[in-house]
Amino acid sequence: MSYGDFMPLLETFGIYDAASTDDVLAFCSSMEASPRQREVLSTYTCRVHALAVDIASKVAEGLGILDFSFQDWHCTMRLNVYDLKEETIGLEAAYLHSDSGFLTVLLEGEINGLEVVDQTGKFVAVHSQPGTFVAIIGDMGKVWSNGRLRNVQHRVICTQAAPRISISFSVVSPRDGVVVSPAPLVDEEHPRIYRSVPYNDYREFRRSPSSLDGNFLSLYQAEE
Ligand SMILES: O=C(O)CCC(=O)C(=O)O
Ligand SMILES: [Fe+2]
Repeated sequence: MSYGDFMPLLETFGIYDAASTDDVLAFCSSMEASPRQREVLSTYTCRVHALAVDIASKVAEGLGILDFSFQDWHCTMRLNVYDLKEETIGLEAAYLHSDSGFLTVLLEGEINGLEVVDQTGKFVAVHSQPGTFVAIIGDMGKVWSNGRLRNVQHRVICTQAAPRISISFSVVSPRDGVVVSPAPLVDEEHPRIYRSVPYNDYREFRRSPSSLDGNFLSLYQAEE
């Protein structure tokens, strides 16, 4: 099941292993991409991968974890295509959710609509700026940081009758799929919140409309 199955205004498809050139090229072949399209897509994926990995390690650095590399982490890339019409204005085009991975780097097109939930629980509209990306921490970011980073809930509202496209690139989990907070982030003042999370199992739990908000993390609460 994909988001599109229960979000009727959204069609989403993408590359399962976006850090792998082979997977990117296989995706291009399945889409019957022209040589120029292949070049654009593989260059884009490669550069956004480098950017996302760089942002992730800077985030880690901000938490005092130096020289941590996300280079080999599993990454996914999704193209979101929204079919927005006059009669859908004001509706949720993407339901409120948190992203399941560590960090998402989101390229917004010209059509606004993204809203994030701030610390006080209020929705804040994100106005897309040409030449910029939006970075959003996901559920695995919260697990990895032992709760220091917030998995930011967000949604997309239909604001105008125009096709809307966004591209999300996510740094998801280590290659072995197991996300665990590094030892320096756990101490007496900050007891471990979550035991290690096998990402693929976690992802399975989230495959229903009522489970997208990151609250399923409570299943992985560490023992007292
Ligand atoms: O289309 C957007 O602006 C948001 C997409 C999104 O939340 C996602 O891909 O997880
Ligand atoms: Fe998202």
